[in-house]
Amino acid sequence: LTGEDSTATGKGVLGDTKSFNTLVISKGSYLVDRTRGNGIFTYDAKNRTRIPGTLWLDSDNVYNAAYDGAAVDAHAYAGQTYDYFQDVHNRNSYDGNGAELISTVHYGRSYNNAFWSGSQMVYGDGDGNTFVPLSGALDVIAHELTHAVTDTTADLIYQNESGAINESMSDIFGTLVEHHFNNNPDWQVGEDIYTPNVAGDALRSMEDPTLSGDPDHYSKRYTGTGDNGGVHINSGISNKAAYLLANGGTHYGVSVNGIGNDKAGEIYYRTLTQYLTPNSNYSHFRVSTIQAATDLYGASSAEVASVKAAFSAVGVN
Ligand SMILES: CCC(=O)Oc1c(C)cccc1C(=O)O
Ligand SMILES: [Zn+2]
Repeated sequence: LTGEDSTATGKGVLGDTKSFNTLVISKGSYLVDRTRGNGIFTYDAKNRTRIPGTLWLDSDNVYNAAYDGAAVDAHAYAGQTYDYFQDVHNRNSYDGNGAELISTVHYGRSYNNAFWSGSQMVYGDGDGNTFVPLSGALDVIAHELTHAVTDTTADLIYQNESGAINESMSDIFGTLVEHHFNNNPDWQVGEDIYTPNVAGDALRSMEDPTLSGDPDHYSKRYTGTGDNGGVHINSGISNKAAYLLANGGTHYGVSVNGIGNDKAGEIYYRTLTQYLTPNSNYSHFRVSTIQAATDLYGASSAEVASVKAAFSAVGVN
């Protein structure tokens, strides 16, 4: 690719204007950001299901059309998520080695999903009722990119308890990235792109997983075979613990002193990248998180005490 690095502005899925990096050539500009790692590249699937599809080319370097919104957000939010891992955790892209960030938008028809394919991010447009285009939420994009971080570190097997921890790590860092950029931060997941006609709901709640029918205590874990053994269900147990660790609270009679987002993020990042392994279960997750907190803050620290209390509060002892 030869061209000139530039910036453009455009409207995202929710109509908000933002700027991002592009590559200008004679006939327009590509959604290519060469300022981060080995580059961020955003593609158009044109509502088919071949990925990555066509590298996004805009003829006038203005990205305000309705069709452009999903691409604007996928590109800009991938850049923000890159910046979070680089600036906060000194990790250069998801593999620590500047790996290209590839995103495809307009995947399929009315496709109510987003996923990490194993090598790239993929976003559907939603059906307009359950979801609007799924790249429209920063916590969703950071969730997907965290799957890539997990796959290149702990590589947690995507089923049963290791899969629930995999999912929770994506919800945790999705939320921490949303707070880092102060993007209407909360402890819900996907709220900005979920059910546009229903106010106040979310795909999942970390603050209260039972709002989306998910367990907030290990004794209530799902033991069936659906959802790969409940990876998006039993993630609620860890999500609740993370909410308590950062914010504090009393849950089933156990009190947790909150330690804040930044320290919680340091502890979960070290746990994910240094201690968890493909087969880690919730018991190993507790031990690993205590060890990570001990490394960072000391065995008799308030942070270690809060980690122990947070896991105990959700029944992981
Ligand atoms: C918060 C993002 C999220 O959960 O994306 C998914 C959706 C919307 C459907 C199926 C799987 C996923 C996923 O990435 O786990
Ligand atoms: Zn996920």
